[in-house]
Amino acid sequence: MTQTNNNMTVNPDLAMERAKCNFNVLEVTHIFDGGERNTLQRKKIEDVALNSGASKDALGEEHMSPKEKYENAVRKSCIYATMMKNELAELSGLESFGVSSPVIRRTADAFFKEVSPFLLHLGMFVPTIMGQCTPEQQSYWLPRALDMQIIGTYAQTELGHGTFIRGLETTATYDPETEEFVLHSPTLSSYKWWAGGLGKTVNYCIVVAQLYTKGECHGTHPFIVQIRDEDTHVPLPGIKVGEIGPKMGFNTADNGFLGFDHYRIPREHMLMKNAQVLKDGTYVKVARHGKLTYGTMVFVRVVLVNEVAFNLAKASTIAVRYSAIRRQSKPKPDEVEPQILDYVTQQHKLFIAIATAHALQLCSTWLWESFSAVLAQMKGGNTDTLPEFHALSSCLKAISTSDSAHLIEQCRHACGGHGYMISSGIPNLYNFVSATRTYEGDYTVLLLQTARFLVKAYEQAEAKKPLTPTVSYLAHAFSGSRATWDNSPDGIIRSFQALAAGKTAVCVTNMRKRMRAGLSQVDAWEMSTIQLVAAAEAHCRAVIADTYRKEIVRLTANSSPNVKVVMDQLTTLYLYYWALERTGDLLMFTSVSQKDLVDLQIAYEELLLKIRPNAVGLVDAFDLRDELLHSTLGSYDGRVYERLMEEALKSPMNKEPVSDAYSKYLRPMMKGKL
Ligand SMILES: CCCCC/C=C\C/C=C\C/C=C\C/C=C\C/C=C/C(=O)SCCNC(=O)CCNC(=O)[C@H](O)C(C)(C)COP(=O)(O)OP(=O)(O)OC[C@H]1O[C@@H](n2cnc3c(N)ncnc32)[C@H](O)[C@@H]1OP(=O)(O)O
Ligand SMILES: Cc1cc2nc3c(=O)[nH]c(=O)nc-3n(C[C@H](O)[C@H](O)[C@H](O)COP(=O)(O)OP(=O)(O)OC[C@H]3O[C@@H](n4cnc5c(N)ncnc54)[C@H](O)[C@@H]3O)c2cc1C
Repeated sequence: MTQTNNNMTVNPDLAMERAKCNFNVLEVTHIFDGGERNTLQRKKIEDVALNSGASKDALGEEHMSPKEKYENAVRKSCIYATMMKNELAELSGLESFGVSSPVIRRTADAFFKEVSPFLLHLGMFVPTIMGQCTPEQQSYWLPRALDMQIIGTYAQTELGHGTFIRGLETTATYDPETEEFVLHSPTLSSYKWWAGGLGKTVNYCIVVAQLYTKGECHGTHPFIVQIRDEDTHVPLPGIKVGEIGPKMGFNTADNGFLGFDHYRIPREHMLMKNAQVLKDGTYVKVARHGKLTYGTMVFVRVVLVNEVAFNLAKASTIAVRYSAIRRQSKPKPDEVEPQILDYVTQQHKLFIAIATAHALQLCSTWLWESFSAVLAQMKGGNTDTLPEFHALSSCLKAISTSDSAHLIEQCRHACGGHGYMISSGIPNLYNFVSATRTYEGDYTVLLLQTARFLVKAYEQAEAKKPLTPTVSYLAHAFSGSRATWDNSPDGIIRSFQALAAGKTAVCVTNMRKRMRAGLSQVDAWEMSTIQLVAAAEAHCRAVIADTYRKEIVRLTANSSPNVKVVMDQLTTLYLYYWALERTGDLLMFTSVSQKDLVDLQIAYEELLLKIRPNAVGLVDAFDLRDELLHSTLGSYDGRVYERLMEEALKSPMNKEPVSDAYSKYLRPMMKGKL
């Protein structure tokens, strides 16, 4: 058991599940924490941050008005930020994602059922200062930002444009007379829209605007802009700022709008690491790659893979624990009602969620390491690996967020009616994760970026030129025969690669055909985009499957035999699941037969039964404290019905025996006096 409380009464079904788990849960926790040392350190951080009870609300957040919710989130953000500066600062020296260490992130989730209004400060404002400022600018802004003397956000998207960054309309025009930039919002559609924390919380923001100097437009560039008085917090003259209103989720993030009326900022407030404007207005390009100003987005895309893996781990913990205590129906009249976890369809819904959380967690660590390597090369002036990394981070961001949102919703389905309760914790997880599919680059748009790279790589393979590592499999696309099906894990991964290669080949062939028929290159590309998205998706699935398998083999090399077995079962389940989801594609691009697929389905079903006894152990190994789950259905002790009733009784609707609505409306209507 990874979480113990001597006085805890545990639901007998959950206790039974834990007793029959045949592997060492703690060993698996260590694998996903990156080693025992990290687990111990994480637990220390969680103890410091959570044991005081500061994360708890007197009244459930869901019963508060929007204004109360926001103020409560600011209150807790300030407590949390102070903890980060003091108690947590020394403890968080883990192998980390910079300021957004996943350990700090997961602890913060105990404080916020939705999100902190400081999310963008730590998630994008600080990273932009770190990534886009010159050393001098950094030494001025970073200490103030890290110390929370100023709070910022990242305002790029406008009412009229989010995806197409080159189409942004906000202008920053250099005035050499005063050595200032004049920020202006020329149209309604040029108003900044969406930035988290902008509505009421921040006093600074990164603004992405079209840079004009000496009458010439040099495209979008980032600026650091003060928008509120540092003392009174009143918006400064020339600034129009506010909150954008209720959303599906993110309701404690005070997403905002922002317009400028010829608002002046000093020249030094342009972030000048990648490009500069000299005092006389001369524009100087510093960076060797034109897209380095998109760096913060790339950083957040990498971080998001980890974010969604964590949230999927939460949803699967809730749904598996609930499925262990929930009994329903009587397929065998002489026996007691089974735990719903015994239904094979339920296992089919849930075990893929556990395996996907593992796969994405391991891919996120691998992606982070690749990102660090790319950054190190770029420091030395080499940007050669950036295109491949952009293609990789784009598709992993798209597929991880989309799969996680889908599987979190599947976890909700698996919890029946109770999963629909806010108190189950699942709706908030879904609302948060479904937004990740859109922000920081929409799903389709990012997959099309990967497709651009795939098509170019395919053409290189065709010309027998060398290929970069993640697309090296394309070299086999020209053998002329279909890939040989083989149901071993490596064989299935090779088949996934054959699918990606085959789909890319179909796209290239169709585009060429269309161009021969007279379409322009742009139109031929556009007509092929459904298939290009599918090719990029297939490529990404091959990458995830390959990385997951390789990482598990590596990480369990010295594990105990039963841990090796259960980890192998889950990776195999992941491969079988996706092979069975893509039978049509496999029939098109590999030698798989109908019999092979029927056999694979049976092997998949048998695998579900093998994993079943260890299901609760597997989610316990995520080691998510109750404070992080915020769930009546998923708590460690399994006291589901008691918690549901306790929460219901907290509803303000239950405060009065008779609602005012009775005397105001119901009674008059029922007595015919309305
Ligand atoms: C209290 C404690 C809290 C702790 C918190 C800590 C951490 C939290 C962690 C995470 C959460 C953080 C924040 C979460 C909340 C919400 C934030 C949301 C923020 C946002 O959404 S910000 C706005 C994001 N916007 C986008 O992503 C826009 C998407 N669009 C684009 O990226 C691009 O415009 C485009 C679609 C890729 C196209 O760009 P464009 O300039 O038009 O280029 P093209 O002409 O299409 O391509 C030219 C060429 O360039 C290549 N390219 C494009 N982008 C890149 C890149 N980024 N890097 C490298 N190369 C790039 C492209 O592939 C083309 O190459 P070719 O060779 O094919 O020509
Ligand atoms: C919760 C949340 C928080 C956010 N926070 C921030 C923030 O802090 N700062 C910030 O700057 N922004 C933020 N955003 C904005 C976010 O980055 C954008 O909404 C996102 O990038 C998508 O852009 P869009 O809204 O313009 O969608 P659109 O591009 O208008 O997309 C609409 C549809 O058009 C399709 N489409 C668009 N272009 C193409 C194309 N070229 N080819 C094929 N299909 C296409 C898309 O696939 C989609 O189906 C946030 C958004 C949300 C939802």
